[in-house]
Amino acid sequence: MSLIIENIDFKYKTKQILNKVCLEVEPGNVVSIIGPNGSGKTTFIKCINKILRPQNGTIKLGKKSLLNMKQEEIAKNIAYVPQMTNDFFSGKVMDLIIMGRKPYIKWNITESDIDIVISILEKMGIIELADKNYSELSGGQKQKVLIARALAQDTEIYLLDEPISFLDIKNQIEVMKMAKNLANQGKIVIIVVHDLNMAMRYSDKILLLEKGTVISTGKPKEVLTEKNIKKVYDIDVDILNDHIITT
Ligand SMILES: Nc1ncnc2c1ncn2[C@@H]1O[C@H](COP(=O)(O)OP(=O)(O)OP(=O)(O)O)[C@@H](O)[C@H]1O
Repeated sequence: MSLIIENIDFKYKTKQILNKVCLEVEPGNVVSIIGPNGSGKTTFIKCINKILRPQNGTIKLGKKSLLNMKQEEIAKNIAYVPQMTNDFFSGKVMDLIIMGRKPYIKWNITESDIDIVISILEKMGIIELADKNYSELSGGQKQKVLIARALAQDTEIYLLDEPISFLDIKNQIEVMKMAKNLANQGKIVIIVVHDLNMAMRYSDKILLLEKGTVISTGKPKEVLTEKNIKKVYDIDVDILNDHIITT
């Protein structure tokens, strides 16, 4: 199912944050949302998930209006990894990830739910964290656990808000490859990233925001130009063999 977002406006009280933001994503694509701090990336992701309700605009998942869906239906279609903030969960990692299965659990957690979670933890190389307290993990471990919870949700769309910000370089690459892998299975993955080189390398499409307005959207090479980077970030760069080098 394609995701078609048209003319999203969002304001907090009187402060306009997003202005007519549009984005079209086909299944099988990784889209990176980039832009300076405060440009509206998280706000946009939260609108896609209906955590925030835009004042104007439409979001369509296939033929259905996402803004008319109930949260339970949205949770079956969209998994969301929030930007890491303060600890919000004091239980065990296993219990947190099982929560990702919530849209599917009718009465009780089944063996199959537990098997799904264990297999995700094994694939992500974090099975040893299952019995640990979430609040006692490192930032990077927490980030991987939140991604595992999203995978447990088994949805068509994944919204990842800065999923690699606390990860070492090996884990950063693993998460970006995992995003690509999900896309190869026909999913839609939308990622907020600050690392422009990661965005260049792993995205099929990039949306560049500045002050809530789309400056450019398209293939990585079309969006990440020296001119656009200068305009939005006010830095000089050279782009050599698809690598952005600050000068
Ligand atoms: N709850 C809120 N109430 C009022 N203003 C808010 C609220 N949350 C965010 N904002 C404002 O909305 C603007 C966009 O914030 P947002 O978090 O979407 O930006 P961002 O691009 O994700 O930033 P960053 O890269 O720093 O994470 C900022 O000016 C921010 O101060």
